[in-house]
Amino acid sequence: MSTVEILIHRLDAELPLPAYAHPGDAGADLYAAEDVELAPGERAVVGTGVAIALPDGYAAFVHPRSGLAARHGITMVNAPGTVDAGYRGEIKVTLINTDAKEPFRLQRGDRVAQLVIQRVERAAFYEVERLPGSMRGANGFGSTGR
Ligand SMILES: O=c1ccn([C@H]2C[C@H](O)[C@@H](COP(=O)(O)OP(=O)(O)OP(=O)(O)O)O2)c(=O)[nH]1
Ligand SMILES: [Mg+2]
Repeated sequence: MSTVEILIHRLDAELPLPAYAHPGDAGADLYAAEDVELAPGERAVVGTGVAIALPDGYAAFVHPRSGLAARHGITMVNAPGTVDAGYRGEIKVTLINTDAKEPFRLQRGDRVAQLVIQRVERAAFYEVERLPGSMRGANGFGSTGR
């Protein structure tokens, strides 16, 4: 797997830098900068204590962690969150507790989400009167059945 060097600034010196749990992992875990308690159905924007400067042609995507999702129903409202190359603010996570009954308590220092760094293309949009045909056409939204 190739690596790209990314400048990172810690807004919270006590939190670890984002880290990959295993070699080959796509997502580097992000740490929660604050304690949060989420009632069932409640959401919150949680800081991660880090800001980055991505090279041009890259974006970072904030993804939920499957363990929090499977065990506690914790996911992200806007998953995956998009971090633009020009963004210099703190990376934040929009958590939501989808569990019907159980509140969830997140503690400062817990791994709250994961950051996936990807190359991205910029599009030049060419407006046309008619798009080229395709096998799928306009079918979608379950058109192939269950
Ligand atoms: O999960 C996320 C999503 C976004 N961001 C930051 C980085 C991103 O570059 C910026 C703007 O995000 P986005 O473009 O998704 O939000 P918007 O509602 O379109 O805001 P804006 O008008 O500032 O672009 O917010 C995060 O920290 N976490
Ligand atoms: Mg935007």
